[in-house]
Order: sequence, then structure tokens, then C-alpha cells
Amino acid sequence: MDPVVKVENVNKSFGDNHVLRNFSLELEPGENLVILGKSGSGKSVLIKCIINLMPADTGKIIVLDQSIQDMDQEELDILRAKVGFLFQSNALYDSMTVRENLEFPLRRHWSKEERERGSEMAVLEALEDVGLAHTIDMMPAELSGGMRKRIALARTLILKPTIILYDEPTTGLDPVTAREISNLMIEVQKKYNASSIIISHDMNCINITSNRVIMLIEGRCYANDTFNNLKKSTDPKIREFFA
Ligand SMILES: Nc1ncnc2c1ncn2[C@@H]1O[C@H](COP(=O)(O)OP(=O)(O)OP(=O)(O)O)[C@@H](O)[C@H]1O
Repeated sequence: MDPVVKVENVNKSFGDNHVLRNFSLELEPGENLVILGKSGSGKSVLIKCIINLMPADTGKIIVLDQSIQDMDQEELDILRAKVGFLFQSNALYDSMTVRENLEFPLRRHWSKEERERGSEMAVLEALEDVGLAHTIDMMPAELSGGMRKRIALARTLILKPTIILYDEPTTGLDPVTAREISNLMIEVQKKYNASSIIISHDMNCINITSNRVIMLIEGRCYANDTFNNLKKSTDPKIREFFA
């Protein structure tokens, strides 16, 4: 099977700041791929390039067999329904209930008839996937940080994405809650057979969730291996992350 995401020789600069230098990666179907790199190394820029929120300067980006750089706005909208993005901030609407937050992506991507027929079921299924069906009428402010992260994940799952992009999914959570979220990410991978790119610094999260890890150093793919192999590496640049 073809990779679901192919990034080929991508360059991205801001003035003299060359953030991505001939960077390439492939995400295989059903795989959880972690991007590990220091703060400011370009992990978020890479993810933004993949969904064309930010255009790459040069290079090719193929998502689900389509070149995203050649897509018009309508084609991008259709593609974005298949690519879920879990923001570090969760990006929940505080003035909306949990139900309304989950309905939000349906308003954009489903017709009125589809929503009338399927919205209630879809909201409930996504909430059950994250173990929070009972919060359906609550406001985000009434929920803990871990619960808000689960609701944000439910909102990502509601469109049944083929690819999920996680931006630091456990940052700001206590270790126990962080482990719960990491385990939930594995359940999601199994249930939806989704492929994920996960940006994380959290070694426990990476250990639990990753099938493979790419280290982004000085704009390049410095290492590409399993967590366990990287952990055994004697390379000082790799060891820094495991210290
Ligand atoms: N819109 C922008 N304009 C100018 N520079 C930018 C822009 N977005 C990102 N950068 C620069 O690109 C570099 C990489 O930023 P990025 O946010 O991708 O880092 P990161 O690896 O995700 O860091 P962190 O782990 O802290 O989130 C930084 O030097 C940043 O200042």
C-alpha cells in the first residue's frame, strides 16, 4: 500500500531562518509516527505544511495520493475532512456545550439532511470513544484538562479521519492523565485504523504511541527508527533527548 503522506525534499524558510531543509518523510497506513525535535526545530511548521495551512517553499507534499500544492480551496476542504488535527490548545469553544463543539465540524462538512439524520449518533459515538458520553451537555469550563483533551479528540474523531495530526497531545497534563491520553491514542489507532503524525517531547507518550520516530534536527531528518532503537543509541545528539 502507498504511504498516506509523502513529504519530499521540502524546504521552508522565514527570511534567513531555514526551518526545513530538504526534509522528507513517509507515513505508512495504520502507522503512528512521532516527530521529535527541540523547541523551535520546525515540527509545527512541518505539520502546517502538510495540511497546507502554510505553503512549503519547494518540494512535494502528497496526502492520500493527492498533491496538496495543486489543490484548490474546495479540494482542500474535502481533504481536510479526512485529516483530523488535534491542537495543543484543544481549541474548544468555551461558549458552546460539548455537544455543540462536536457538531461544529459536521456543520462544515455534512449537509443539513446528513446532520438531521446522523448528528446525534455521531456525537454520541465520538464521546463514547473517549469515555465521556455523560458530558454531552456540559460546558468546557466544567471539565478537567484531561477531559478537555478527550473532548477535543472526540471532535477530531467525529469525521472519522484517515489521518490524525497530534500537536503535543500530552503537554500540560499530569503524568497519569498523560498516560491515559497516550493509551487512548492507541485505541483510536486500532478502532479507526488511522495513521497519525504525533509531535511530542513526552518520552512516555512516545514510548506508548509510536511505531516509529523521526528526529528533526537543524531542519533535516537526523534519525528515523523505533523508540527502543533510538533509546539505545550512543549518538550524543540523540542521547540528549533521553537524558
Ligand atoms: N509564521 C512564521 N513567521 C516567521 N517565523 C516562523 C513562523 N512560524 C514559525 N516560525 C519559525 O520557525 C521555527 C520553527 O517553529 P515551530 O513552531 O515549527 O517550532 P516547533 O519545533 O514546533 O517548536 P515547539 O516545540 O516550541 O512548539 C521557529 O524559529 C519559528 O520562530
